[in-house]
Amino acid sequence: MNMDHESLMAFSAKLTSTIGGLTIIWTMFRQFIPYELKHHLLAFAFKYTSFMNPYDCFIIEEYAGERMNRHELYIASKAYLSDHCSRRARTCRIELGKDSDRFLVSIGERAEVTDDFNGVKIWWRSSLHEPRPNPGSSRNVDEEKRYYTLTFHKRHRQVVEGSYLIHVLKKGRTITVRNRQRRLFTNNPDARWSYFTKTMWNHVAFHHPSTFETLAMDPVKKQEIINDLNEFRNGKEYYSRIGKAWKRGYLLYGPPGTGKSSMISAIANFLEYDIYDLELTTVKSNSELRKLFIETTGKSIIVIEDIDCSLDLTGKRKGSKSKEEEEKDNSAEEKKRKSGFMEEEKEKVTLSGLLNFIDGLWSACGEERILIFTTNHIEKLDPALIRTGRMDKHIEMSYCDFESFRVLAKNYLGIQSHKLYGTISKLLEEVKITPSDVAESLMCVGFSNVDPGVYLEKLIKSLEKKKESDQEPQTKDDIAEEVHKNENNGVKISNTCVENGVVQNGN
Ligand SMILES: Nc1ncnc2c1ncn2[C@@H]1O[C@H](COP(=O)(O)OP(=O)(O)OP(=O)(O)O)[C@@H](O)[C@H]1O
Ligand SMILES: [Mg+2]
Repeated sequence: MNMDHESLMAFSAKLTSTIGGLTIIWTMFRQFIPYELKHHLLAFAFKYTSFMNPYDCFIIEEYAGERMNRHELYIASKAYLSDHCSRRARTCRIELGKDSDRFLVSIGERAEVTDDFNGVKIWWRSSLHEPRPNPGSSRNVDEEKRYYTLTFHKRHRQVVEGSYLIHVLKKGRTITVRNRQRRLFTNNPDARWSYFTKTMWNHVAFHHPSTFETLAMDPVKKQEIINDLNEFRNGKEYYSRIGKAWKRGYLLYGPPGTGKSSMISAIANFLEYDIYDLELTTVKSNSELRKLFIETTGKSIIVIEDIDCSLDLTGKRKGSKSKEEEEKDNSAEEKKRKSGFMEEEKEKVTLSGLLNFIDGLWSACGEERILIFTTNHIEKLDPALIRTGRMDKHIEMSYCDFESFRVLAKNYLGIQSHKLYGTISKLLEEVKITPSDVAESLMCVGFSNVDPGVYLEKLIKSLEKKKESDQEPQTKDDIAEEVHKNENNGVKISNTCVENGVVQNGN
C-alpha cells in the first residue's frame, strides 16, 4: 500500500515535470519561431498525424446556411443521441421541451458517447464554439453555437456516409416528432398579421383527451378509420409511386353533438399531428387562403368546421347558378361597382379557391397533411365539394346506438355490463339521441363509489321522455317553429304538410 503510494507520487512528479517542459517548448515555439516556419511545421505535423491517424471525423454544425437556420441534421442528431446514447454519457444537458413539460436529455459539452451501428463503432462528442468577442457590444457574436463531432475508423467511412447518417436522420426526425408538444393553431384575421411578424397562425399547446378508445361509434367503422389513418401515415412511398400528393381529405357529417370535433381530436392524438383550425369567415381572399396553407407544416390536420356556414361557397363557382340568378347577380355587381363597393367584394374566398387546395395544383404544397371538413348539413354542400374522389372519405357521425352507449358507459361509469343494459338497448333502437346527450346523463364528476345504476336510471328516464315527446303529434306552432328554424338554416321541408294542427308526413 505504502509502495503504491510512493510510486504514485513519483509518477505525478514525472507528469508535472513533463507537462511543464512541454509548456515551455510550446511557448518558445509560439514566440521565437518565425511565422512562415511555424506554418510549415504545423502543416507538416497535421499531415503526419492524419497519415498516422486511422480515424476520420465529421462535424455537424448547429447553425448553417445563409440565414443561419438551425441545421436539420444537427436537430435530428441531438434527438437521436438523446434517445440512443445520452444514458451512457457522464455529463448531460437537460432542457425543458418547448411548450411542453417533457425533459429533453442531450449529451453535455465535451462529453463523449459511443454508438454501435451494425458492428461499426462511432464516437460522438458535443462541443461549443468559442464565442467571438464583439467589440462595442456587451454581447458576443457567436453565442451558444454547438457542433457534434463524429469519429470513426477510416475503413467504415462509406457506411457512415451512406447508411449511418441516413439512419440518424430518420430516427432523429421520428423522435423529434414524438417528443414535440403538439399545437392547436388558429388563423389570425389578416389585419392582425404584418409583413415583419408574419404570424398568420396563433397557437396554443394541444391537450385534448379524446381518443379512439373514448370515441363512441360503430366499432367496425372505427377500425376502418384507424386502418385508413395507418395506411396514410405509412404511405409516403405509395403516394409518390401513384403520383398523388401525400394528403387525405375527410368529410365528417352528422347532427350536433355526435362527436365530429371529438373525432378530429382523436385523429390528432392517434397520429400525433398538430391541428390547424382554419376559420374561413375571417379569410378575405383566395390569396390569403393560399398564404395560410403555405404556412402550415407537415404532420398536421387542417380543419374547417361547419363548412356550410363558413362561407356561401355554393354560389361562387361559374355554372352552378341558373341564368336568371346570374343575371341578377351581374346587375347587383354593376350597382356595387358604381357605388365603389366592388374592390372589397372582388377579393373573396371562392369555392374554386378552396378546391384548388383539395385537389388542384396547390394541393401538392407540403406533405403529410389531412384535411377535415365538418358539417351538420351535408345536403347543403356544393356537389363539387363532396363528389367522389374529392374528399377521400365521408364519415357519418350518427345518433347513439347500443354499441356507442357501451363505450360511453365504460368511459363514464367504468362498467362493461349491467342488468339495465337490456332496457337501454331496446330504448336506443326506438329513440334518436346524440352521444352528447347520453354522456350528459352518465356524467358523475367527483363522485367516487357511486352506484352506476343511478345514472343508468337517469338515462332511461331521459330516453323515455324523449320517446314520448317524439310520439306526440306536433302542433301547428311546433311545425311553424321548425319551418322557421330550417329556413334559417337554408333547408326546405318539402314532403310535410299540416292538417288540422297535426303534421302529416308526405313520405
Ligand atoms: N361519439 C362520441 N363519443 C364520445 N363522446 C362524444 C361523442 N359525441 C359527443 N360526445 C360528447 O359530447 C361532447 C360534444 O361532442 P362534439 O363537440 O364532438 O360534437 P360535434 O359533432 O362536433 O357537435 P357540433 O356539430 O355541434 O360541433 C363531447 O365533448 C363529448 O364529451
Ligand atoms: Mg363540433
